Amino acid sequence: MISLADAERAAATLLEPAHYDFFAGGADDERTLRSNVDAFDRHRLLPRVLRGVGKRDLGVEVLGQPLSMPVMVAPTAFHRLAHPDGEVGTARAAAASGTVMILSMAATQPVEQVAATGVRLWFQMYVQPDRAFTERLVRRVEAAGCAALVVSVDSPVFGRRLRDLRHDFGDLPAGLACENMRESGTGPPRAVAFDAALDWSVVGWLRGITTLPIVLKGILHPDDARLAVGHGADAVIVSNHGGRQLDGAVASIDALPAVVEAVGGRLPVLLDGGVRRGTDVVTALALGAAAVAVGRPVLWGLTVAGEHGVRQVLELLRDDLDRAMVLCGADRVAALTRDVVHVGRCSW
Ligand SMILES: Cc1cc2nc3c(=O)[nH]c(=O)nc-3n(C[C@H](O)[C@H](O)[C@H](O)COP(=O)(O)O)c2cc1C
Ligand SMILES: O=C(O)C(=O)c1ccccc1
Repeated sequence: MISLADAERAAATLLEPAHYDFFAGGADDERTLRSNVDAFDRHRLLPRVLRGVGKRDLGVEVLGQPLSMPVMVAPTAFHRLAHPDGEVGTARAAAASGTVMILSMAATQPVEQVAATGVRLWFQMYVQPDRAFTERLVRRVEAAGCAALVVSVDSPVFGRRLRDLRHDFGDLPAGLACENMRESGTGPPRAVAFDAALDWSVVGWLRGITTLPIVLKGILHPDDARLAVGHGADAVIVSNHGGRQLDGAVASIDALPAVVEAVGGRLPVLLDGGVRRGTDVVTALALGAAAVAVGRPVLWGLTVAGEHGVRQVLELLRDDLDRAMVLCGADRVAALTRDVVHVGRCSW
């Protein structure tokens, strides 16, 4: 495995087709899924030379937490479908790599077990129509030591994923469940619900029940970025859910500059979707992201070799990012400025 593409190819041979397609697929015609990667390919870098970059520091701080590199683990459902190590394996790898894991509400292991690995954990949730349940879940993830709540706001309904329909993939196989949707250790799990009635008041509601930082995941429009600031969010994640929700939504990297401008430095802007190379990370950081997150590549690493495979994926990205930075003449993340990114014709 010498690139993330290798990891995906290997995973494709190991997984049942229905499970591979669940991980790999997007909504409808998968235009946005493809765009996320293609849009990075439309960006080119204008490297600086002779910058004395003999020593590099890839570290960043996000929401007061130091990361060894600006690459986090995006929340993805059902890690035990990929490998028996499950979310605990992913967490151990993220911890060893010195980065944050965002744990999905649809995780197949309990948040307490994942937190026990010592990883720095943020918890992703879909605010449930049953607000009393949502509040109990917030208490639970606080008690487990999660450092932020990541609220996905791009899913008023579930996207229509043709690959899953063709495989008739809906439920987890026997023995696997969304462990954080249980009310007690032995009780049946609730189904993850999506709530199209959610509006901006949900941010104030959450603020009223928790002191954890609130991160809004799934912001693409600059006006929504301004609203996020106005409603007291602590960070936003520019994301189209890996092309799994609104097909036709803009690629994440194309949405980033306007969001960064709208936010105007008032809170950190993160990005996920289509990050596969160190140069993609460089592009996102240069356009103003504080860090990026990766979804599918982590699942491919987990499939191939459990915890060790995720570690390999994260270290491949770190090595790739270090090389991209040094070749761009940047010795630290702050040295990556807008002018190193070139889109379309050279205009200066
Ligand atoms: C299999 C899969 C499951 C996902 N599950 C969740 C989820 O439970 N909650 C969530 O907010 N986002 C979920 N996402 C979206 C990711 O957090 C992220 O936005 C996306 O995967 C990033 O794109 P990438 O896979 O190209 O890196 C999921 C994505 C995939 C591929
Ligand atoms: O969010 C997703 O993309 C996703 O696949 C999912 C699956 C099950 C429950 C919640 C989300």
